[in-house]
Amino acid sequence: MTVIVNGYIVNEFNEPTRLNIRLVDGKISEIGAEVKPIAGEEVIDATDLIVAPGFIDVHMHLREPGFEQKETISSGTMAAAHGGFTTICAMPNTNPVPDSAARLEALHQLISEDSHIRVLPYAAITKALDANASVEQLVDFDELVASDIFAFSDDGVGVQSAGTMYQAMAEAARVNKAIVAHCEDNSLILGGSMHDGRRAAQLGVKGIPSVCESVQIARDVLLAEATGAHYHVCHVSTVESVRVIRDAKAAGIHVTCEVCPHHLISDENDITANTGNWKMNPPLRATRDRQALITGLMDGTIDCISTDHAPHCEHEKCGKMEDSAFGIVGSETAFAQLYTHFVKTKIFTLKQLLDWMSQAVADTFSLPYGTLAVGASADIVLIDLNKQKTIDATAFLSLGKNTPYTGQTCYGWPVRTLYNGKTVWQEN
Ligand SMILES: NC(=O)N[C@@H](CC(=O)O)C(=O)O
Ligand SMILES: [Zn+2]
Ligand SMILES: [Zn+2]
Repeated sequence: MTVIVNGYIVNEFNEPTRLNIRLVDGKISEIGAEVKPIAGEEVIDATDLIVAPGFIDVHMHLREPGFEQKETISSGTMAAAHGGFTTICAMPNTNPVPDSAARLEALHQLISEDSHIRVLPYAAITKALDANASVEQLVDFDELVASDIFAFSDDGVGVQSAGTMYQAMAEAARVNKAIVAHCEDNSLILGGSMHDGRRAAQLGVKGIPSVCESVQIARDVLLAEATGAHYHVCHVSTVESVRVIRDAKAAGIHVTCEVCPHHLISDENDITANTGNWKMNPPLRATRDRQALITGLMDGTIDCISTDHAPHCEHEKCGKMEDSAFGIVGSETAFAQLYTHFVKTKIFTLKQLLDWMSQAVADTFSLPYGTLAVGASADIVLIDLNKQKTIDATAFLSLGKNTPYTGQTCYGWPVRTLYNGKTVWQEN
């Protein structure tokens, strides 16, 4: 048994309330000011700390199997725990791709051996993540849904054919799982490495227009309407995408979406130079796009926050954007960056930010996590809102050091993460 004492829980009115929490057998058993330590019990002193539900990240790249030089299940889940996450969903762009029951079984085995927190794997939509897949190349939805998967995604590539996506959504609706879509029309990438805007013009880098993302979302919300599928959009980045999703929600279509920290805190104007660590997909877009993402989150068009933690090796990110891989790491800095940019500045409340990283994620996908309710899994993060630290990629637990944010000073750092009632990471 463990009891967490003297910490502050942020209630529904955004008021920090001092409450103690008892954890028994990996679950929250009691919560309240009257809960007092019992002789022999482990006592965690959370004086001056916020006690919050462990964060949930529905968009993380663990890279194993196949790309263990970039990240492993062990290193990636330690990085997530360092960032306060206790549940993460692993994207399927690995080698092999999890596109059959046998591969899912092998993946679950690796996860059970190596992960430090809860890992819910995605299954692919198309065999071998083939952007140009025909209907015949869709995975076997019945077989995979029996393999304990989180949802279906081809993250890394967009499903190019409307017919293939239509059939995929019909199948996903039938087996009652979400389609989680990376939206990118390959005929609109135009060889670009960053957003097609003023900064790309200044740097002389080819641009990816916003319609590359938004036209596919517009197509897909209509397919979701036609099939009744739960359609979730990955890493929304443009003002038009937000508008299409807002309209689709108003029309009663079951569409949800996520936004990543980097698209909320940065835009093309923050790109200091043509260097690989500023390259990610979708790219940092214009200021008006970033503002639309903030508005969309606040008005409920955007449901939750995910990191799209995408580790790469140094040699894949050290050149110019044109020569580098897409993607940046994010698990270890997400909360502190968002807290510093949006809560300290009073744009978001602390309660909103915590929710968008836990309860709202759980609600979007009907997961039983992300709450401090009695009976819930004891997944908890302790956060020191006053702790000030400068981002230093060399201190990351992730094997990926590819962040453009080294040197930024942030407040609000997780100091201890408990998963199933056990401490999995602690600031020393
Ligand atoms: N976001 C990225 O820029 N890269 C991701 C793929 C993806 O999320 O689309 C990756 O796997 O590296
Ligand atoms: Zn993606
Ligand atoms: Zn991704």
